[in-house]
Amino acid sequence: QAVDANGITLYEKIEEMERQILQPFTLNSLVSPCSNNQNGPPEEQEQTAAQWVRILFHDVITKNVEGPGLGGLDASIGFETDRPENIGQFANITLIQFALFSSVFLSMADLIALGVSDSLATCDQPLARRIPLRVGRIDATRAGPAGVPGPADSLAFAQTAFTRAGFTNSEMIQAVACGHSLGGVHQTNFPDIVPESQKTPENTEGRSTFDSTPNVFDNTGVNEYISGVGLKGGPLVVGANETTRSDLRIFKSDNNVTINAMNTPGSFEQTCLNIFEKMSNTVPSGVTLSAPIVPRPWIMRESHLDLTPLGIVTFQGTISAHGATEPPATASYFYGTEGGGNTGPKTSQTGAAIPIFRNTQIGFGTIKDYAFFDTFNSPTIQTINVQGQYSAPINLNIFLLPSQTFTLPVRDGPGGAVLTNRYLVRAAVKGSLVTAGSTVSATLWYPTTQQGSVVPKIATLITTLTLEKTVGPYKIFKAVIIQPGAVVIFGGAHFFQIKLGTTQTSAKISSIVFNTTCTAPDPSGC
Ligand code: HEM
Repeated sequence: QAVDANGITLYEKIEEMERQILQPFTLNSLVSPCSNNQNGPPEEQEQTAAQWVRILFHDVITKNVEGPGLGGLDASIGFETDRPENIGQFANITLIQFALFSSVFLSMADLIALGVSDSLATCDQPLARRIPLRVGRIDATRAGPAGVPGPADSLAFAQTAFTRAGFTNSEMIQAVACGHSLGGVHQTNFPDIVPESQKTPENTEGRSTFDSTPNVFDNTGVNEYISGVGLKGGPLVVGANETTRSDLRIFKSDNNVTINAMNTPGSFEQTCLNIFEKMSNTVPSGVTLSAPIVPRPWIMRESHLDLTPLGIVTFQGTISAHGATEPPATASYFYGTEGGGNTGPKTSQTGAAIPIFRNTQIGFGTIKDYAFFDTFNSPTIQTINVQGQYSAPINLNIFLLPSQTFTLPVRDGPGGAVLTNRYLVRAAVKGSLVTAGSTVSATLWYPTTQQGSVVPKIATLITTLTLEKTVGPYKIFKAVIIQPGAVVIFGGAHFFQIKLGTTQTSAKISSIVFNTTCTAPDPSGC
């Protein structure tokens, strides 16, 4: 299967995205409920969900400006936040919020697409419909060209930008009407559009909303515009300054035909899901996107092999299920062995449902997580198979040892700030595979800072491990690994993979499951 520059397949990205979507305490918790301001007090009237939708437009709309196929949803917005066309706190704040969830599997551009999908789900209650989400977007490493249309730009300017980016006039109208169902214009950003008098102690940035229901993704704004009721389309339609009535110019550019067709809850919702899906999939040429992700009813949330001090192999983790009807009390699974056999049926621990108030917000019914823990007696286990529906490989030839691998940050004095990440990594390799000339190495994927953007870039460090000891049928290798450069505070997960030459590769394991309790003064003593 094709891999990206970091060696990651689309399948791995899909699986990681499924884990993200089905984890209501990660990204989607920041936009739940739709009105939430994750970054400040409610009276600021900043709306995280609206910011996440707006960033999609600002990143995508400059596609093809620099040349055919260049630009689109590629997170280049991170390098472009100081441009007047990107005014407002939305861009950097959003990217920092997403960075925590980024990793070698999830690019920032994929997270922007996920953010729109999550925002629409929590703003579209009780249906919580989602944009079909694809993964595989590649982040830009430099700024793209300017060209985001602003409220004072002419209709022709906006039309040129949308046409060049691949959108018809009708799609431009849809995109604007859909985006402007949420949030509003802030006086602090656009003092020419919103009067100072809009600021009150309950609205300190003087937000003037586009419609009467800024916290609901619905056709209220379209209806208010068409019927001339309520906010009548908001500040970009009826604002005092004619020059900045860009929504009005856009909506009536086809004599209101497109906007009229969006004036039922159903037509609005479907039109908007379609247009946001198209925007999310507007990517630079050369990017291969996955098929739309439909989270499988059963997946593995996390799993890892390990070795006890006596050399017994263990395998543990969390299975996750979801469904409109409640998933069963326990999960059934078995381990497949070489030649097509298996080691017999297994039952997980009792599953725990993720609290319902979050579940319903994101539209996956009941989500349940089931812990499991097994010791392996068969050396020929090759797969885990869950509920006859999900299967994942297990490689007993080579694996990282989380219980004997330590996260040992280098600090600025005792208890001080973390200067850099340091690990003592141990891995087990089946002794029969190791020869005198064997090289065992660890690949670490870690976030680094990039000049000019808050978006972390994933870097790779490869370290050779040395033989430490033999435990049962395994040879144990170890190395102290120090991440080069400064720690990225809003950086996301670190992943490790162990390799024996080019013949055997372990599963990729997040440092989250490593041991943190070593008190030895020197890492090699852990
Ligand atoms: C010519 C096209 C467009 C113009 C001139 C325009 C202009 C604006 C302006 C001036 C604001 C106020 C920002 C602030 O004060 O914080 C805004 C907000 C917003 N725009 Fe647009 N916009 C356009 C198209 C779009 C599109 C296509 C989308 C769809 C993704 C979109 C989504 C949003 C959202 C969600 C907000 C609310 C942000 C918030 O409340 O923080 N806009 N837009």
